[in-house]
Amino acid sequence: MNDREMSCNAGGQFMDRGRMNQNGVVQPLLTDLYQITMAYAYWKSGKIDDQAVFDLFFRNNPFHGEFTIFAGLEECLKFLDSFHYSQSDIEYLRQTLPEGIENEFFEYLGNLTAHDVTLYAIDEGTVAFPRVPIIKLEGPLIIVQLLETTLLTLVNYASLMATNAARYRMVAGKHVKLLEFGLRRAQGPDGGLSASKYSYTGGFDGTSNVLAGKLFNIPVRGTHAHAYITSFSSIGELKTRLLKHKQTGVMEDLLEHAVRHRQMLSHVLDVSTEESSEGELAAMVSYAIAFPDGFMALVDTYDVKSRDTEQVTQVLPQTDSKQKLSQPTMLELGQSLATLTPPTTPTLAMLNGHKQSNGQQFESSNGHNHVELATEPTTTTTTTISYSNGSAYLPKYVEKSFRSGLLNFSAVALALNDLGYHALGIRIDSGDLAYLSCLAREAFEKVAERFKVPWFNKLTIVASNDINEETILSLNEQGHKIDCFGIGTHLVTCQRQPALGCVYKLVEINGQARIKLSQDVEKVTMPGNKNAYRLYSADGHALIDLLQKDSEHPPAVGQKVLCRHPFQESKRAYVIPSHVESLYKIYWKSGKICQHLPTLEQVREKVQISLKTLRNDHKRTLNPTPYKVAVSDNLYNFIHDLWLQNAPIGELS
Ligand SMILES: Nc1ncnc2c1ncn2[C@@H]1O[C@H](COP(=O)(O)OP(=O)(O)OP(=O)(O)O)[C@@H](O)[C@H]1O
Ligand SMILES: O=P(O)(O)OC[C@H]1O[C@H](OP(=O)(O)OP(=O)(O)O)[C@H](O)[C@@H]1O
Ligand SMILES: O=C(O)c1cccnc1
Ligand SMILES: [Mg+2]
Repeated sequence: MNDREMSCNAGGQFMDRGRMNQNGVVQPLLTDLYQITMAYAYWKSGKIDDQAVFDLFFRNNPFHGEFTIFAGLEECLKFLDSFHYSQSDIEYLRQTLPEGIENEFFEYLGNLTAHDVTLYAIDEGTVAFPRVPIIKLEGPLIIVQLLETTLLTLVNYASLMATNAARYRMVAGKHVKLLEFGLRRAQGPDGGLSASKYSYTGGFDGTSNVLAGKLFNIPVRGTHAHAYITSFSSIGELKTRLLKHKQTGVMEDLLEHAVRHRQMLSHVLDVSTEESSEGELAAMVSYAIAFPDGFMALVDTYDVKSRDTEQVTQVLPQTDSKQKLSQPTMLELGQSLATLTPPTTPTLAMLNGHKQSNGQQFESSNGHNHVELATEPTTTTTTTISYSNGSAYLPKYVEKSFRSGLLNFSAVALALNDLGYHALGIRIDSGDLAYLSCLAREAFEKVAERFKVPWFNKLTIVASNDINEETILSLNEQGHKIDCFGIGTHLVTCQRQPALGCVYKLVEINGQARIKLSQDVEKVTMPGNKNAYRLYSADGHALIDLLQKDSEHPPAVGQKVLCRHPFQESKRAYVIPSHVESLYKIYWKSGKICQHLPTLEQVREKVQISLKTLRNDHKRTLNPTPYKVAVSDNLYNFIHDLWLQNAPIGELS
C-alpha cells in the first residue's frame, strides 16, 4: 500500500485494491451497542461455549417486485476474515460500557476472532426469495451474535441496490447503456461507493464515480456539466482554435471548420445561426480540442422547451424575454462587435461575414458565407416528429435552444470529421426526452445523408434528468432514440423503497431449534438448521424454493416432492424436479474463505444468468406473480409442533 492509500485507509475508507478492497469503515465496532452488551451478558451467564445457528433473510421483496438479487457476500467474508477488536477498540469499550464489567470480558473480546464460525450462503448475484435464508451462520453464540448488525448493513443496501439496478436494466433492455451518475445525491460517501459498485453488479455499464472505478475496476464514464458550456459566452474567449489533423498531423483551425459547417447546417437542420448560442459553440469547440476522439456534448444548456402536440406555427418576437436572458441574439453580438476597433477577438458574425442590423458588414476570413441577421420577429418552423411506435407529433414550439445545441454540436462534429476524428454524441438533460431524442436522431440522419457521413447516424444520445424505472417504461411506450441513460438520484437512493428488510434470527442453540412467534404469521421464524433447494422445471425455469430440515435427504431429480406452504395447511403441491440446485455453499470455515470468490464482473454476469431462470411473469413490473417458497412436509410438521409447544395456552375465566 502506498502512502496515499494508507492515509485513505486511515481515514476510514477503502483499503487498497491489492489487498481485499475491504471498506475500512467495516470493523467490529460498526455495530449496535446491544450486540456488545448482550455479548457480556451471554459471557457472564456462562454461555461461552453455546453453539448457535442464525439465519439471515428478508420477508418481502423490494419495489413491489417478486425477486431480490443477493449481493454483499464478499464484503461479509472479508469482515469475518478481519474480525478482531484492536487495543483502541477495547479501550473505547472499557470507557463506554457501564461500570463494573469484568476485566476478563475485555480480555475475551481482545482474543475473539470469527475462526470458529461457519458461514453458508447462496452465491452472490443469485435471485433470492422471502424467507429463504441467504446466509446461515453456525458457531459460538457470542461471536455469531456479534456479527448481526454488520452483516445486515453489508447485505441490505447491497442487495437492494443490485435489485434496483437489475430492474432498471430489465426495463431499459439489454441494448441500452446504463450509467450510474448518483454520487452527488447518494446517502453519503460510503452510500455513493456502494451504489456504484452494486449498480454495476445489477447490470449497469459504468459509473461516473472515479474512486469506485479505481477500487472496484468498474468502467468510469461521463460527459460534461452545463457549467462548461456556460463558462464561455463568446468565441472571443477561445484561447486556442487549433487542432492537429489526426492523420496528417497538420494544425488546423477547428473553429473555422465548425463555423463553415454551421452555416451549411443551418439550412439542413432548419435552424438559423441567430437562434444558436455563440458561447455554446465556443465551449463545444474547446471541448472538442481537449477530447477530439471522445467528443460528447451537452446540448440543452439554453433552456429546452417541452413538446406540444398542437399543430400551430408560433411567432416569437425577437424581444422574447426568456430568449434574451438565456441566449444573446446575434443582433446583440453584432452590436457589441461594432465597438471593437480593431477586432482582435472575432465573433461569429465576423467569421460568418454577418451583416449587422445597422447595415455594417463583416467579412468572414475566407470572404464568403454572407448571412443577413434577422431583424424581424423570428418565425419558428413546425416540424413533424415520427416515433418508432408509429405516432407523430407536431410540436408547437420548436426547441430553439436545444436546436442551438444540436446545430453547434453537429457543426463541431463535422469540423472534427474534417480533421479525421469521430465525435461520440450528445447528452440531453431536460425537457421531453422521448421527443428530443427523436428530434436529435432525425437531425443526425439528415446530416449523415447531406454531408456523406454515415457514422452520424450512429451518434450516441445520452439522456439524464431524474430518470426512474417508470420514466424508462414510459419512454419505451412513447418510442425514443436514446442509446444511454445516465441515472443518479432515484437509482442510488432507491426511491421506491429505501431499505431492504433483511433480518438475522436465532434458529437453533446447542442443537435445539428455536422459534420466534408473532401475531403476524409472516414474522414467525423458520426454526432449526435448514437446507435450501431450488427445483427447476424441464424448460430450465425455477419452479419453487424448498426448505428442509438439515437432516433430510435432498430432493432428487425425477422424484415427487411434497412442497408445502409454511403456514397454510391446505396449500401444497407435488413437484417432480428436472433439476435440483442445492442453494448453500460453505463460504467460510475454520478461519478461511472456502470458495473461489468471483470477480465483480462474474457476479454481474451471474445476476443476468440467474434472472433468466425466472419466468417472465415473476419479473414483470405490474402485479408480478409471486414465486413459491415452500417447506418439506417434515419441516412443516416440525414448525407447527414447535409452534404449539411454544404458544402459551390461554385460560378463560
Ligand atoms: N417523454 C417523457 N415521458 C415521461 N417522462 C419524461 C419524458 N421526458 C422527460 N421526462 C421526465 O420528466 C421529468 C421532467 O422534469 P422537470 O419537470 O423538472 O423538467 P425539466 O425538463 O427538468 O425542466 P427544467 O430544466 O426547466 O427544470 C423528469 O423526471 C424526466 O425524467
Ligand atoms: O437527475 P439524476 O438522475 O440525479 O442524474 C444526475 C444529474 O446530475 C446532474 O445534474 P446536476 O446535479 O448538475 O443538477 P440538476 O439536477 O439541476 O440537473 C446531471 O445533469 C443529471 O441531471
Ligand atoms: O458525466 C456526466 O454526464 C454526469 C456525471 C454526474 C452527474 N451527472 C452527469
Ligand atoms: Mg438534472
